Amino acid sequence: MTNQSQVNLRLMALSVLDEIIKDNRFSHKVLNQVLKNHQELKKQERAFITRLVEGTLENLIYLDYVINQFSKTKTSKMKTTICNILRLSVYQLMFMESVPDSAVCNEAVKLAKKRGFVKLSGFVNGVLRNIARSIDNISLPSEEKNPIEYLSVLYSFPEWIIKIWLEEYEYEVVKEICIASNSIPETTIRCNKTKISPTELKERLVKEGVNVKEGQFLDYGFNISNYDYLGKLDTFNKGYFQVQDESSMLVGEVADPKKGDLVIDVCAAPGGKSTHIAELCGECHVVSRDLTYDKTELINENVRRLNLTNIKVEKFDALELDENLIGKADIILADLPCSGLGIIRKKPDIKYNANENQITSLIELQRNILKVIQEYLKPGGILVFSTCTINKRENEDNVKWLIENLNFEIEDARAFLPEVLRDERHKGCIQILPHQFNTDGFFIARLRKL
Ligand SMILES: C[S@@+](CC[C@H](N)C(=O)[O-])C[C@H]1O[C@@H](n2cnc3c(N)ncnc32)[C@H](O)[C@@H]1O
Repeated sequence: MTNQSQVNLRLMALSVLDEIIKDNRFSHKVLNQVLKNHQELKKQERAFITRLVEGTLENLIYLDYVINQFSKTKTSKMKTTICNILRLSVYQLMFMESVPDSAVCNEAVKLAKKRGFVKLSGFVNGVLRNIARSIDNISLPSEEKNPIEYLSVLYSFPEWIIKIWLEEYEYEVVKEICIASNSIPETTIRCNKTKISPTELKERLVKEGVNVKEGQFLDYGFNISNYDYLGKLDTFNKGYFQVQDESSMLVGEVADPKKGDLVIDVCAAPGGKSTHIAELCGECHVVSRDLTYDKTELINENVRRLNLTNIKVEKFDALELDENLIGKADIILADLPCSGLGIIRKKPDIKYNANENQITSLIELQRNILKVIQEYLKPGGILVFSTCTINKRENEDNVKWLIENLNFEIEDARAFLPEVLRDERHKGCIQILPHQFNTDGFFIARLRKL
């Protein structure tokens, strides 16, 4: 990378960060859009911007804690752009060993000037050089006296999340969840077995220069790396695979669709689970729904690319009762909107945007959706309830509520899954935590309508 391009890459990273923080936008959306708009960037440059933005976001509370030890003006009182220049730079000082300290400070000064803060460039320089000099003596809250604050700062999780996890999991487990949630996720893909066998897909990917690792649960799941972007891969464009976390693929296994089944996926975008079900059983029929046109278009794109003919995509609000479907479904997938606390490694902004009140409203929404959609099941039909979160209130408590209020009984989801997942703790449900298998944190329950 030339000097000029280094400044430009940092400038891009700064603009992305400003947009995410100032405008409260989802990081992956802003980042993907910028990378899409800059096709001229090399693979290494894309990786640099991505790491800089995601790493800074992952460590925001920690970075602010460090900056506040060295700056008289606290981060909460700084102009957002100046604060973000410091955050990006301290992230490089502390986490990116390949970048020399002097380069970090010089580039930060240039960034401040480029963004019109000539007068504040000296301040930026002073704070950063101070931090660089003292990097080995940075203090943290006391783990013994203040474990919640300690975990919150060290791993950059708001204290309320640490508290709810500590109510459910042991201290060391919470630590592991935090570490896993800050790790860099690999891309996991599901082989579209209606078009190609897993072995052949692997061979073709390798020929395209992609690194491929076997998944841990299913013979058609792989982790891939060393590719530029998916749209450049022939195997992707031909519909030979779909990006999907392996934990989420387990939903299809637990649903276990059979010939002739009508499966309704009520919250389906972007269609990971709907398309998986359609692939698992070519002779079942899938109705795949989501709330808005934009969302259903995402499903349609995947259905077209994967070349599936047994899915009907519809824009439909799951809170509304569809009289035409009452008593018709063999299987309902309820992969409901949730707090997403299991997928923070993929969407780090979740930890700053979620709050406890939102969880209460989400539970209300989840139950309102469940009340409506259970009407679509035939007697004896199956409801697969799943979330990508790891808190009991949205998971086990909802299952208990379904059993007590809507006439369901639990079936053992573990019976459909590999041995390694047969955990005794969750009464037949599956709760995967992010540190256990290097997957998303995920919850799955299989219930039968009585
Ligand atoms: C967890 S995501 C679904 C992911 C999807 N099942 C997959 O595997 O790709 C939840 C989805 O619920 C949708 N949603 C939220 N409220 C809804 C509603 N009232 N009706 C239908 N869909 C809704 C959101 O738009 C979002 O796409």
